[in-house]
Amino acid sequence: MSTPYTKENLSKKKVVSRLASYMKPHKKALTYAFIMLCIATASDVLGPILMKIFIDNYLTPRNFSWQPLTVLAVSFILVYMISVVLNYFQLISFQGIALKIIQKLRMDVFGKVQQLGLEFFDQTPGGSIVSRITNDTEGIKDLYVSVLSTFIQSTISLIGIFIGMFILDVRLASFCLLLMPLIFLLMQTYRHFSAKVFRVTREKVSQMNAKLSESLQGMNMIQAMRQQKRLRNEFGTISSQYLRSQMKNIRLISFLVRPAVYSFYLIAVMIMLSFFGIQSFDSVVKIGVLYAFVNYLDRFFDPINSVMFQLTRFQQAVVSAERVFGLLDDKRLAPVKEGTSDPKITEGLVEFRDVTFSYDGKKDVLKNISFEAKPGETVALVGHTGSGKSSIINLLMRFYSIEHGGIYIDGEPLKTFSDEELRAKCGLVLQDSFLFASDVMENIRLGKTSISEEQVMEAAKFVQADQFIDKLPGKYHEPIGERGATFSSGQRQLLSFARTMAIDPKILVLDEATASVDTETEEAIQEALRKMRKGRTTIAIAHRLSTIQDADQILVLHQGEIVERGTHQELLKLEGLYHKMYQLQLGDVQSKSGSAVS
Ligand SMILES: Nc1ncnc2c1ncn2[C@@H]1O[C@H](COP(=O)(O)OP(=O)(O)OP(=O)(O)O)[C@@H](O)[C@H]1O
Repeated sequence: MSTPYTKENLSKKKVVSRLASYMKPHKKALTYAFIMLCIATASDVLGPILMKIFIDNYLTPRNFSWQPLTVLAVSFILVYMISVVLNYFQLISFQGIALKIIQKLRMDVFGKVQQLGLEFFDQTPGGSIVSRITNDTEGIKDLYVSVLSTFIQSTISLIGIFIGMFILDVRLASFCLLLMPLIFLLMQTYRHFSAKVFRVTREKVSQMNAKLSESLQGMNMIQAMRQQKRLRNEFGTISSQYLRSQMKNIRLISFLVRPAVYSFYLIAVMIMLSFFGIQSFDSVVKIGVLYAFVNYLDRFFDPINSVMFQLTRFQQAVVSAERVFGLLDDKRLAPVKEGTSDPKITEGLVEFRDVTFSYDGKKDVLKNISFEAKPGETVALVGHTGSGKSSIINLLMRFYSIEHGGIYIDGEPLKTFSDEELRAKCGLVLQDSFLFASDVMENIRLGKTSISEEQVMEAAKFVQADQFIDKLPGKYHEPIGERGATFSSGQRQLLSFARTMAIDPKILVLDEATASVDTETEEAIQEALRKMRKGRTTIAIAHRLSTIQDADQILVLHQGEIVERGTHQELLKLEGLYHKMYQLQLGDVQSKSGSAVS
């Protein structure tokens, strides 16, 4: 069994380097943005030095010359304008790159989800997948949009500020430099604690989405069973846990980030003032230097504050990225073609040879299943609920891979067929016919351009779906809402029959509907099924034994094993499980018709 992803599978380093690898295609644009950012920041840092020159060199009492002042004013405005314009362009560049990266990431995740096998979907709630594609990628977006540019900008600013400080006064600048290790320590501490909090926060968002999606999907049952209160409570619990973890983060920021950074600021100011105080004993304190230093100190803590705040987002983004990459690395893929041969399905001979299968690697749900369906034959699968009927179909459709035994079509192993060949020649009709939000035509054709409108209509006619389609206001272009909710279950069945017939498969795989429809629709469905089965190998799950009496072979399953096999008459004679089930259903039907009469 493949291991499902866990956050521990990916180290933080790997996550960060993978996030960085997404930037590779944008190297050129990033370089431009980076250069703009550097120049903008340098211009920004130049301001106080210009001011210092003005104060110390030209602001002398009773002496005012216009010329240097004008030069300085123009330089000041010029530098400021360069900084504003370049900051504007670098911001747009970074944001544009970030949005492109996220779009790619989102498409990667969506593409990956489509490659994953049913094993994955059996074990992962839909809402949590939605959460990864939406919330988590959105979380990563912040990383590229603001974190990255802030980190770069802040680093460049800090370097610039230090250069400025060193130009002004080496000793004082060295004092400030000593503060850096302490600030880094503070950042590390914050990162350590916040990572834990963020993981919980993301997990809670995911759980909320999962609960929401479950509630939306099962709304009819929830209302019918009056489960609103229970679900509200469950949602409330997760929501409160989410709130608590958010509060924890706020406390962490309020406690660790603001006061700590402010304390460092005060220490730095005190060092600086003491320094100038001591200096005043020996020499004159230059006001311009003092001004520039105060200005730099203010600016020095700006990038540190922003980095600390961006660290929050960085943590969030890394946690989100762990979850997204975890999904991208998930090994529970849908089985795909193996080998280089490219067999085709021409006859429709289906064989199961000694197949044993387990979903979880522990409990065998199918044991030593062997049977053969000759071309054009109908093999019916019957048995109590949980006996393994659907599992046989799941394997034949290659939704899961098998490790013991083999499945063959026309003598070739199932795993050697390409997906295109398999899906084109094996038509699957499930109990719950899934309709896409589109129109009737597209739901039958499913985007296959090789199927003409005439072929769609023929298919509909073949299964007699045309009778109700013709009565629709838009006919074949009548819109269908999500999941086909506006159609009756019988109509949905007929549409899915038409969809299967449109591809004209060699093999039919049916899970017969149990939903009760009116007698007229029931007859239409049975008639359609009879016609569809003609000339096609059919493997059908039969819930009502009356519908498969003409099957060439009936396999009776019990706890994953075939316990009886034969035709309807042979099995009745055997007086075993099938006979018992038949008698039971017959009794059911008779008592129902009896009570209807009385
Ligand atoms: N996706 C799954 N993951 C794990 N176990 C499963 C899964 N699907 C079915 N099972 C288990 O496999 C066994 C066989 O189930 P299966 O759906 O094949 O029975 P069935 O005969 O089709 O039942 P029904 O008539 O109720 O549809 C059951 O014990 C079931 O719990």
